[in-house]
Order: sequence, then structure tokens, then C-alpha cells
Amino acid sequence: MVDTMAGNQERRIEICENDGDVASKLCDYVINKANESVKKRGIFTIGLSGGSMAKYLCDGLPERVTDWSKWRVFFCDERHVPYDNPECTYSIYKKNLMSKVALKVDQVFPDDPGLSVEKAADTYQKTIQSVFEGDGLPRFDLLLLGMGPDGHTCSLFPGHPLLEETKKWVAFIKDSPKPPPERITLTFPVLNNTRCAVFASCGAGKAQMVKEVLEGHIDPPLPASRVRPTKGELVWFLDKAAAGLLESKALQN
Ligand SMILES: O=C1O[C@H](COP(=O)(O)O)[C@@H](O)[C@H](O)[C@H]1O
Repeated sequence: MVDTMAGNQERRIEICENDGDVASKLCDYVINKANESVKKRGIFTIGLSGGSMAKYLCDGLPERVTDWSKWRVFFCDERHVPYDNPECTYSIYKKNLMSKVALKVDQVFPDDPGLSVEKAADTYQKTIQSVFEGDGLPRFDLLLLGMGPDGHTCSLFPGHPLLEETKKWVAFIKDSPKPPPERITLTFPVLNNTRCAVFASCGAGKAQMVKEVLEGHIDPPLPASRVRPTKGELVWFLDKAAAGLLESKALQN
């Protein structure tokens, strides 16, 4: 269904049968966006998230058809840990996606865990700048986002001062409430400048937070509800369990 948020922005909510169905529809969506972006602009710029998003994508993308050579792959956030740490999002994708598709090393842009987290955030911003033309805010074709049970997205946590960042494209955090404590993350100015932001959430454990984010009026708003691309699409893929507490009648059919 499509509904309208404050400011007349539209948001699409896709309710799927289960998490497998979410993964499948999400992957179809990503491939369509990739092919459309390549057709229009000759390139596809995407930002990946960790956690459950990595599983959905690694399960479904390898078997799908796209011109991988046109992809430029970034990370919406990253746990600032060595590549051999199981928490490292880049390494999860390297093992389960990049090793299975024709993505070359120079098309994927990971965090550098060898730097201090402050320097790493700064360097990551410069890396983004080197791929996107011009000095303005980068406009990603697609940012794939997860939402934690506390309403966080990327490494932007409820009540954290990073939510108010207006200048930096990439910020560092040293006191993440969810371990590991050191991370780098895209900031809201970049998230809300994307052509398309997509969330995927599954399971009854996320239902209360999905309801808060999509229908609640918590003030100040939770990080996931602050993702509202100013000139772009916003889509949520949910399974029935995660959508179970939503009130809108259209969603219960
Ligand atoms: O720590 C993180 O959590 C969020 C949400 O993960 P999920 O497993 O609850 O979907 C994720 O989007 C983010 O990239 C990650 O660093």
C-alpha cells in the first residue's frame, strides 16, 4: 500500500508472507533499481546495511541477473572492527555475496579498520566524494536500511547527538549502545538525499517498533522515522509478523 506522511511525502509498505518472501521481493526490487539506474545514468550507487539486511541480500542477489560491473557498493554504516572480526559487515558481504557475483574489489568501498575511527569516518567521506561527481551532497541511487528493536537505523541511535549532525556525510561513534562501540555511519543529510531508501524488517520481535516508527508520534522522532528522502522514494518491506500490530485496515487484508 502507499500512504502519505507529514509533508505529503509518500511511503510504500509491502507486506510479505514471511522473511523468505521479504528477501525475494527485496532482491527483485534492488535488481530493478540497479537496471533502471544503469539505463538512466550508466552507474548504480548503493549503500548496504548489516544485520538481517545482509542475510536477505546474500540469500537472493547472487542468483539474479544484472550488469555487476556498473555497481558501486558502499556501506550505510560499519562496525569499526578488523576484517576478520565476525561483526564486520563488509566481510559478511565479501564472503556471502561478493565471492559469488562479478563484483570487483575496486567497485566495493569498505571502511578502513586500520585507522582511528575518527580518521576512518573522514576518509570514508572522501572516498564517497571521489566516486560521486561534484562537491554537493552525494545522491545515492539506493540505500538499504535495517531497523533495530530500539528504532535505530545505520549507527544512528535514539537520543544520540549524532542525530543532529548536519555537516558531515559520514560520522563516527565511539559509544554505540549496541556493540561493538566504535562504528562509522552515514548521517541524515545523506540518507535523506537518496533517490530511494528501503527498509526491510521481519519477525514479531520488531512489530512494536515497526508500529511506533510507521504510525506512532514519539517526540523526538525515532531514528528510523527520520529517514524521509526529500526528493526520493521510501519503501518498507515487512513480513506479516513485523506488520502484525499496524492498525491501518489496508494492511490487515
Ligand atoms: O547494528 C546494526 O543494526 C542495524 C539493524 O540490524 P537488524 O539485524 O536488527 O536488522 C543494521 O541495519 C545496521 O547496519 C547494523 O550496524
